[in-house]
Amino acid sequence: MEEERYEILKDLGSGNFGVARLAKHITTGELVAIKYIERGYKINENVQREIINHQSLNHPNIIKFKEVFVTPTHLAIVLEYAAGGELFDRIYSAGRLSEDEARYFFQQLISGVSYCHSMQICHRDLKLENILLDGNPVPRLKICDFGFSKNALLHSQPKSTVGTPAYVAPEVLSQKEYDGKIADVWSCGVTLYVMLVGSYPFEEPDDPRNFKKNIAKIMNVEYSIPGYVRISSDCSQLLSRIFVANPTKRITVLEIKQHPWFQKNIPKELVESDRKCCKEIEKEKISKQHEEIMRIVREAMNPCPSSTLDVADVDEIEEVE
Ligand SMILES: Nc1ncnc2c1ncn2[C@@H]1O[C@H](COP(=O)(O)OP(=O)(O)OP(=O)(O)O)[C@@H](O)[C@H]1O
Repeated sequence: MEEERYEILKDLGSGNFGVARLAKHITTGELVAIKYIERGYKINENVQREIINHQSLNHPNIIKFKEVFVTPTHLAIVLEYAAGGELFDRIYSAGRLSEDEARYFFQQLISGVSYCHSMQICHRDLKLENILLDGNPVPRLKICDFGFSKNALLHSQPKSTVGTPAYVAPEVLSQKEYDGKIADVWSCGVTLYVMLVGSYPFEEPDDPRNFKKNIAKIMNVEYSIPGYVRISSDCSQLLSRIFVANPTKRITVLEIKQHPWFQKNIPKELVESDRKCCKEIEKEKISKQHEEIMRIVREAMNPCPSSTLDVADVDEIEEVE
């Protein structure tokens, strides 16, 4: 049994689909995060997409996909563990970042996103909650959660309104087909704004839960930088190139990478990893893994006889075995 190779250490939290747990690989001692999703109807197209798209990615700023297996009750997705938690929590507890810190994270975010796009995958749910940090004192950024991702080679052009309201681009709200890569740029802009300002750009400050008003702000690209936040003119110029309603006029990821604000203090390894990762596409290996993953996912779509057990029972099953 695959699960016997891991010792569960603690819960990391729960999401819409299940729980994530910290675990240790028994022979290597490596720490991993395992996401458990109950077998049966919860193993839907999004889960399938998440796994297929995520497994083909290999970049220092993307959480590594390790393996997937089924337990009697759950589908288990094994991922690289990011000990630093969510960037959202860091900003929530420590407040907004300085411009240099925000640039440090933004450079890594764009590096990861640019790599995804080069693999024909758009993320479609980029936000601070889907950005994790590793355990280094100077943390490295790791993009996670590919549940809404689309692969241009496998899937149709995106049309559905997915993502998180505060982060979605105007064209995603329009119910027409849109370019997922360009919509990702908008979400990166919202992420940058939140890092710098500590609040959302398109949110009514006195009425933050008013969905209608917030949507109108997005459609009209109504945002401002509060006076108490000092940012350079290069930085505000970059934001103004990202927050452009017309996706064909919006700055692209490639252009962001050439922008003077982005170029400042750019770490050498970031430029190098960009070059290396794009060379490492082994199509044959990926398609073999793809088939094996589809087999496991199909198996997990069948609820097991004991499917009435809930997630808390995962430990008990392991003990019984
Ligand atoms: N690789 C990881 N390393 C460290 N923590 C992780 C990892 N993956 C997920 N987590 C944490 O585990 C918790 C649950 O994650 P999960 O992805 O299941 O749900 P979510 O992202 O909170 O919600 P949803 O996927 O429903 O939007 C979150 O707090 C998340 O930060």
